[in-house]
Amino acid sequence: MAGTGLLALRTLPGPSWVRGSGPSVLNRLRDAAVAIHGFRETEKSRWSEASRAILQRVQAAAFGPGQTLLSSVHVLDLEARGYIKPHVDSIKFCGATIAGLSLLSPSVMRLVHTQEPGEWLELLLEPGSLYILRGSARYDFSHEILRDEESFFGERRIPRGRRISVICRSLPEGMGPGESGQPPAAC
Ligand SMILES: O=C(O)CCC(=O)C(=O)O
Ligand SMILES: [Fe+2]
Repeated sequence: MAGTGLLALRTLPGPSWVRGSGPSVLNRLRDAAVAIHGFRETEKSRWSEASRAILQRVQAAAFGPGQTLLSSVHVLDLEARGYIKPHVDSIKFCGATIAGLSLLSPSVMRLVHTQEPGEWLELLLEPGSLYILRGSARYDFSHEILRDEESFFGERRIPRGRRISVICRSLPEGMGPGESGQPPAAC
């Protein structure tokens, strides 16, 4: 995403941040009660024009023309000591594609096959990079962001600082955009 003017990714006033350690109120996006440590997060649907241009590039790169996106974009701010434990995003609330733009600190995302734990891979998420989870990576592998003490990419130490991710998700098949904002009563 070089040359996209990422510094322009500024948000307009909107919903307030949810801050915490442990399960998040945005956990409807993830299966199980996923522990995230040292974070704040929010969902945003209003962006500046410059930010919208960046998000449109992300969406053009990651999503097919037939895919509808969740109406809000998820912004997750992990402090230097923050981390995300392994999980698979909820199939009830999130469709076939998850695309995340990483900002500020580099980090390592580990994917582990949910049935074959010996099958795993790690992604080095450089600031300004975009990862796309779809197909088997989306459904058959858990993903996590390693804590600073475990943050290695192969032999290479990747010291963790504050990291912000901007995550776009498609809607589950058959769910209309109007239904995307509210979790069903069961959740
Ligand atoms: O920060 C990221 O890039 C991933 C966040 C994540 O896995 C989630 O919110 O479910
Ligand atoms: Fe996730």
